[in-house]
Amino acid sequence: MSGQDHVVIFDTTLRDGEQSPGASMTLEEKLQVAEILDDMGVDIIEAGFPIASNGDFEAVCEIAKRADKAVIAGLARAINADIDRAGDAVRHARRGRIHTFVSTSPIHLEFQMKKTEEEVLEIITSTVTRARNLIDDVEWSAMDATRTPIEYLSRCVEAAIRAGATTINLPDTVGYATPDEYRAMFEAIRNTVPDADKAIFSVHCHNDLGLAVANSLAGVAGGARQIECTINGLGERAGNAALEEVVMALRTRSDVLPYECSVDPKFVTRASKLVSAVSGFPVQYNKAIVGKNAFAHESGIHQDGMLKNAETYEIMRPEDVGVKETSLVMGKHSGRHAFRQKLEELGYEIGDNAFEEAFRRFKELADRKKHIYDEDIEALVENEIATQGEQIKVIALTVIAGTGGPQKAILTMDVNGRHETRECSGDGPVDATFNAIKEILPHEANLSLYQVHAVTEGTDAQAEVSVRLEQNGRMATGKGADTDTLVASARAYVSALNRLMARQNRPDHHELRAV
Ligand SMILES: CC(=O)SCCNC(=O)CCNC(=O)[C@H](O)C(C)(C)COP(=O)(O)OP(=O)(O)OC[C@H]1O[C@@H](n2cnc3c(N)ncnc32)[C@H](O)[C@@H]1OP(=O)(O)O
Ligand SMILES: CC(C)C(=O)C(=O)O
Repeated sequence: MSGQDHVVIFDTTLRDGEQSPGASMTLEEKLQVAEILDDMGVDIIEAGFPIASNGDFEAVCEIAKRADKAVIAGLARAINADIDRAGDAVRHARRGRIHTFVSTSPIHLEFQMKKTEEEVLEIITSTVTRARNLIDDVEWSAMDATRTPIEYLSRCVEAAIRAGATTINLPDTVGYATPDEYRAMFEAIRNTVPDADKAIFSVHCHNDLGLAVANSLAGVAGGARQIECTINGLGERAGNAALEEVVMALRTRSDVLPYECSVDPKFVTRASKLVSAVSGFPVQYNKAIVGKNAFAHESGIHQDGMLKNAETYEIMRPEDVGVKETSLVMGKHSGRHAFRQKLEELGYEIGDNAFEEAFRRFKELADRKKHIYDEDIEALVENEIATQGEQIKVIALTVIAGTGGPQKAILTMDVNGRHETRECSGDGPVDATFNAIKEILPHEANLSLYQVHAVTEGTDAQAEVSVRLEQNGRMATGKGADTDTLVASARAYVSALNRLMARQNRPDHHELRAV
């Protein structure tokens, strides 16, 4: 222990998280989630709302039986039957908790509960007492606390503590509070309620305004020492405070947040993937800590910084949250430093001119293609290496294709420094393209192989085309890669032709020359 104040992490993925429309989980799935929560060191797992259904009751019982370390909590309204059912479920745990709640705000009292303030105060006393008669660990929550007048909220908290509540949760049920307000609420309650120090105060924040984590930390600054949160921020409406964000904020900014918690953050990425899989809720790419892009860098300036010192652009180490490594994603914003590093990783050593040309073509490709994979770069560099020093090059190609016919190709090539353009038709766009090459560079070689394969997946994948030409017993194969199959085809053909010419231009062969 660090000597810093301990903040209890209370995970409610299996209760509030499961309340997200469409996120309900099977018993087996809940057991898997509970297992990882227990392994990662979450202090309390709210395993469900036992009165809600037999399935929920069973899940809470089963999780209670299996949990090794965590306290297992079951939720209950301020209704005797709910409390008894929750008590029945959590009694299977090594350490169980009944979490009972009632509304306190004027709007909830008038419309939802249809009760007066005095009636609710009596309900708090009787239900908390009932729960305490079943179990020692009782949490009481004031639903909609942040829209409750502070004087009345104090009376409610006082009643709950007097009846034996050991944890007092003051939720921002509708995600309405700002951090300053939320902190002030805790300070006010803790300063005015007699025996406030007999209970642990807890935050439970919803993310309707995107403030759930900020509010949770503000509540801790106001004296709360339990944070209720969920993996991936799953939860009712816009969700709850995300556990992984809370834990990493405490850890990364311990200079200004002097608290410790017992969660091992190395588990959060695995937990996030599991919860995403079982809930069917994908994690947004830019989600803090566990999003696909949380440790990925695409822009050249950042990649350059990362290569020089990771702390230039990363405040956490990916391995601390169970991510293998930072990824430098190659894309249109990447620069030469990252491109050179990528080539090294892929095992290429190329000269400065070839590097510049490969980098130019990479940028060109990245302008056209959303994702640049290693295979794309390999195809591009292989092509660059293979075509180095070639005398004949494809400069531009326009093809008119489709059902209307005839298919036409307008091709410009550089032939020994001279630009030549021809327009040809053909039996399909590839034929038209090859005919244009033949017009610019008449030759007798036969096409003996034409093969296309996609370098990667997706409709914007690069096509890699192989062309083999044969003339007078000599053979040459050329390759071309491009997101446009016809451009790749022209490049492959021209590359094969260059090679055939090189072979035939040796002293004993004069059949084929650039004219
Ligand atoms: C902020 C939160 O996340 S609170 C938790 C929300 N989670 C859920 O509701 C999920 C599980 N819920 C359920 O399965 C069902 O709502 C049940 C089983 C709990 C109750 O079902 P039903 O008895 O059919 O009631 P229904 O859900 O339609 O209405 C809720 C009732 O509970 C009352 N109620 C709501 N909160 C509380 C409370 N904390 N204490 C006492 N009564 C409450 C409402 O006033 C309403 O009572 P009424 O029937 O007298 O008008
Ligand atoms: C039951 C309580 C804690 C709740 O989920 C809320 O107020 O959001």
